[in-house]
Amino acid sequence: KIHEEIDQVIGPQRIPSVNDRVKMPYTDAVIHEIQRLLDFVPMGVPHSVIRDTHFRGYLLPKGTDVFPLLGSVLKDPKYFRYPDAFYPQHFLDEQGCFKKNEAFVAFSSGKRVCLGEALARMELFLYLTSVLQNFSLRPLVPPADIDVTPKLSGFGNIPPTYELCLVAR
Ligand code: HEM
Repeated sequence: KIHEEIDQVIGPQRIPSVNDRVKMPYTDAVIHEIQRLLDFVPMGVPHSVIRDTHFRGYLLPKGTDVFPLLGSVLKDPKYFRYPDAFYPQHFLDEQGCFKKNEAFVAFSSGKRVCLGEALARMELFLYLTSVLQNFSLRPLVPPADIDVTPKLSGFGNIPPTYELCLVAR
């Protein structure tokens, strides 16, 4: 029903499917790069060691809080050629195929990795492609003048808001 209503407003369209992701490596790379630069949870979620733990020559006594600084990994110049720039090629090989990067830890890693990663990735892909297939995005000021520095930075990086027009294609 909602699709019929959308058709009436903006004409028939093809709704993207999750399976399109593998066929759209550039889009996938753009989403990864947005998440990398956004660095949503820079300090990760704190954990504590449940027993005395030796790590790289240090002793972490039982009960020590550990903050996995995901932000430092997402901006690691060993893994990302231009750590502070928006550069989707960080996730593409020479043939334009999607290239995994082990330093992409927006969802953390290991046993306590985000349980909702697959759902979140599917939602991000479907949301972005649906918007872009149906609308042209027009900023109200030149894109270079938009400052994307987080409005708040602490446990989370909160991006600033700005206005833009969505013009039906
Ligand atoms: C872009 C969206 C999301 C991001 C960036 C994100 C990121 C994270 C991060 C960094 C952690 C901490 C992992 C750790 O303890 O090291 C986490 C944990 C978790 N996330 Fe997400 N998350 C997202 C969406 C979701 C969604 C949609 C769900 C559920 C539907 C979800 C469910 C969880 C759960 C249950 C945990 C705790 C896992 C555990 O402690 O074993 N997340 N997430």
